[in-house]
Amino acid sequence: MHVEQQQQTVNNAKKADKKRRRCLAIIKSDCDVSPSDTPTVYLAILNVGLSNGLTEESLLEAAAQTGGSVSEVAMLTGKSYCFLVCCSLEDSQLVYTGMHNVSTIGQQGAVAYLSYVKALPTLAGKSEWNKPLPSGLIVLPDFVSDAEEATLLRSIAEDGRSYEGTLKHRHVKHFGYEFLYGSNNVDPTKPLEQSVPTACGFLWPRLESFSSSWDWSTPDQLTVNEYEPGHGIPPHVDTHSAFLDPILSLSLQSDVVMDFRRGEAQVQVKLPRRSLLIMSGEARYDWTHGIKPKHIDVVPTATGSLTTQVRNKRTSLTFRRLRRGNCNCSYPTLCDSQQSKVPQELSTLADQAVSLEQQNVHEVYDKIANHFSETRHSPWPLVAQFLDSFEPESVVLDVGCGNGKYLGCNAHILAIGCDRSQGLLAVGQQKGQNVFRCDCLSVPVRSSSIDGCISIAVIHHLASADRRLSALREMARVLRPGGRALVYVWAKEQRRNDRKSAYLRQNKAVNKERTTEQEQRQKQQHELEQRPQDHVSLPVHTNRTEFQQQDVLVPWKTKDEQRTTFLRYYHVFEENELEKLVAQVPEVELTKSYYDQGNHCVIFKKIAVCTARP
Ligand SMILES: O=C(O)CCC(=O)C(=O)O
Ligand SMILES: [Fe+2]
Repeated sequence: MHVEQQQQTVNNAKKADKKRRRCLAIIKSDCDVSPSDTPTVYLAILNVGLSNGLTEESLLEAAAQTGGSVSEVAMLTGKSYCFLVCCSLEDSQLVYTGMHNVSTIGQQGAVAYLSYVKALPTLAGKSEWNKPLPSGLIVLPDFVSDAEEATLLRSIAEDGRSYEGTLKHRHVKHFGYEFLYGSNNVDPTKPLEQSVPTACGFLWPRLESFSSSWDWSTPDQLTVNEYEPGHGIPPHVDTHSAFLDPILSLSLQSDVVMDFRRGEAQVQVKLPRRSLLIMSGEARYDWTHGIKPKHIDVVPTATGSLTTQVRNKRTSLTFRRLRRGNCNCSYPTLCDSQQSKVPQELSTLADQAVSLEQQNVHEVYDKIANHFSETRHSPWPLVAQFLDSFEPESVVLDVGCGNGKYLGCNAHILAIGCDRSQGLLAVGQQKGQNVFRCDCLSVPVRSSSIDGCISIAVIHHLASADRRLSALREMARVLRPGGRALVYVWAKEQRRNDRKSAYLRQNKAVNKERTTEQEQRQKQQHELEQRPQDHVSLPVHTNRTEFQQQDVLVPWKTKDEQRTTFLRYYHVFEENELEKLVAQVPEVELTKSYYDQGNHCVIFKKIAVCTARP
């Protein structure tokens, strides 16, 4: 080499060193990460990051060219640096030498400077772990013991009659029915010779004791997945039309991190060895799940920092129940049964439900707020009694609080209310109540944080069974273990006996009006048919008569001179319907159900569960 060239190389290295020192000072002050003089598996990639257009993909590609394997990337929003975790020290050294002061990546092809660092920044990727779990997702740690794990593994290995196959990234075995990866479905007419091994039988009573009120039948299909370290499963949703809700997966032999995704949202969930994963509702239908093919997972420690965890061979037992028919969930995006409907604007059941609620619930309540509020002042005694049953200083949320008539019932508790209707909330706000506006399907309250919930005459305004269920799940989510909820919904059957329906009681008084009312009804029906946006035609209920149908439009007549009639959508509940809905929420247990003044009512309690989140 010429002297000049040598000089240039030395100068170049000096310049790179200077730049690197500057960058290291930044990461030290930004996130307290210190460089390491000796190689570690943690590499700081300096001078390139999300702020100058670096993508995870291009970074991984550059690292792959060095021959070193990377197990994790930590990109930080708005930063011109990022971090890599390599699979081993050798990998880390390969990446270091191959990329330092060599790789030009990022938007302007910036040069990357590398440095070994002692650890990942506490904040890097931590936000990934602070997100709430997808609704309907539960991880039960230590679901089986070491001995039971060994028994299960043995019985599965011994069963020679199961259907076996090797996929690109893992080995699989099926019991009960074969899962056909070509069509992503099962053939319900072709049961396998070997059904779900009887050795799994002890799991079901255990699951029932976890939630006795759960509507549950024994799984008839089992897929065993065997993952060597570095293996994974691509993000997918288990075919809706193939299997019912929920889906269970028992993790054996190794911890692993599972990624859940919905649109842009991504949540990482640690599945510890011997834990049971339950995917129900949204988590089963509307989020994909997958495992990245890696050797090492980055997981949070008990103190909230991040650490790496080497994977061992993992065997998972996924238990499912065949559906035998179409799926009619309200999550059409990933629903194979509803695929044809998706592109047609507003034609899905879920969209119909949303627009029906918008038009015949939200818009109506906003318009009738003041008049409606005048008619709602005396609390129902059994609701007040429930509120009185809380210890002083309990936090109780009234979901769909309307004008807030229940918020002042028990002066010793902290009663908070939320509602969709700004018009109704304004009434409570004027009284100085703690109220906020939100949808009952997405309550901005931390999971497992409150002592009690009431929801009086709210979820019967939700226009699909899935949405009514989701509202219950949302209440279950915010309740702390041991927390209790009371839910009232309008009953289809307006009983005339002892606790007579307040609604029918006024019957006599209005009998006279009946004919005019019927005329009115015909007029409304006509108007309804005229409205172009209406994609559903529902019967208009005649006030103070028995309900003829469960999904109805109930008129509300204003008191002003115009006597305008608004139509509110209701789903009136059949006997036991509310209880059945509660039974589909695994985190809760039904403690009481009763009939009160024309309403079906349930009290349920959240049972103590732990999630895998440390
Ligand atoms: O390994 C697991 O826990 C999940 C397996 C899975 O998602 C599947 O087989 O559909
Ligand atoms: Fe799956």
